[in-house]
Amino acid sequence: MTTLAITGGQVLLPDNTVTWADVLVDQDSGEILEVGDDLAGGADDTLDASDSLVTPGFVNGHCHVAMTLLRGHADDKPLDAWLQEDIWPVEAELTADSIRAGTELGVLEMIKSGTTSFADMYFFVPTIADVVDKAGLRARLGHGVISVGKDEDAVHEDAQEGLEVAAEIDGMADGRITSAFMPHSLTTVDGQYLSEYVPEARDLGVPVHYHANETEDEVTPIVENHGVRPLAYAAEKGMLEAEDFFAHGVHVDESEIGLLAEAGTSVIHCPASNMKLASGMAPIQRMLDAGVTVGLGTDGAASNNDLSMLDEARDAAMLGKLAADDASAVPAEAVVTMATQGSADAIGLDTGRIAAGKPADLAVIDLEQPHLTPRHDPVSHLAYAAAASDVRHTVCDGQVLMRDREVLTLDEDAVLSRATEEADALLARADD
Ligand SMILES: CSC[C@H]1O[C@@H](n2cnc3c(O)ncnc32)[C@H](O)[C@@H]1O
Ligand SMILES: [Zn+2]
Repeated sequence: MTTLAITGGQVLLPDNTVTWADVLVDQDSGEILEVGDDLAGGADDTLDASDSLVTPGFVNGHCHVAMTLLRGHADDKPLDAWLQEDIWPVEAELTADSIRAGTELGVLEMIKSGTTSFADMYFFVPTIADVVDKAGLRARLGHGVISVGKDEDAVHEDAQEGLEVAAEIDGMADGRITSAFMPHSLTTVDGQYLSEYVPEARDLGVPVHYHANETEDEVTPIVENHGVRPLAYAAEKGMLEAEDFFAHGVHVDESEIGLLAEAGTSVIHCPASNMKLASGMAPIQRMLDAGVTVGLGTDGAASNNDLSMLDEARDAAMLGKLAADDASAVPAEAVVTMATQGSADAIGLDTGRIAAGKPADLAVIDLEQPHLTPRHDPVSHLAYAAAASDVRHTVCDGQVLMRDREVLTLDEDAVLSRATEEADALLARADD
């Protein structure tokens, strides 16, 4: 057995208490062996965690990772105009090379900000899977299916690709990659296709992931055309199972929160994207009170504009208080839970908790910083004050992906220059 000991730090436990302990990892199985005192002796490798907090690796529950190429391309517009005028015309010019470069850039940013797993909906998914495999991360990936603007044959082809890709990549990278069927949203995929293909996803045994209740403009047509609110419509289409998860859930009423709690379907809250696109404020405290599983996601880098889960946690706490008009709503513990266990549970991973037998997906945060001094409450610091650049080490599946801020699985300079080159070429093609 090859072991790794993370030593001398404080450790964030699943109940959000913090204890001084070492963490011993079996690098062959990728699991945590023990959390306890003096575990360094005899370990094959060590990571220093003195003056640091060992946390579960963050779990980004909803992303479009290759959209890093579009970061800063189209800011300051609402969702519909942003997608139709700026994003979709450029995405029509994406190639496998641009996806590879954008994904490398995104996963580099994730590793540097302590994220060890994510869920992603996009195009050229086998290429994304290959990058995730090489970078050493864990991910649930799917091909985004859209029917608007397509003829019937093209939609069937798109949905088939969604199913085939899900079957092809599930279990890749020694199980670090899993999949889902990912219809884009309840308004951009016509109901006839949802009725046809969601049961096929069930037969395949993969969850369904989609965008829902993001803007008021998305709710109205569903109510007008189907006579029910979007999540009742999702239930009719078989998309509200316990393993399913959707992004946003901004405009949900009490009846829909009740449906979610009953069904066990999870919501991925994306506060930065919701603020930037002025989509609205999700009633997160009400969902938590009802027992809904809530995770956190960054959404793509073009609507955020970064992939830091520490930023997202802070945004979630701030926006949650404003939405509830209550400073005690969505407290520090809640957003730390959402960024770790909540997202992991939502996207169907066994990560997000530091305990013996759990996957060794970890981040080590340097607390020896002016903005993290004094250390009254490490959980408060995680939620409100820590930044991506405070992450010292990142470990996924027992492997060290970043040691003392040096990423070991990617060539950082090469990734930045390839991404710049591919982003410029992509925008030039779209301009032609
Ligand atoms: C079909 S692949 C995914 C698709 O989703 C687009 N997208 C990015 N951010 C959002 C968002 O907040 N709501 C809806 N759709 C979004 C992305 O650009 C891809 O086209
Ligand atoms: Zn999205």
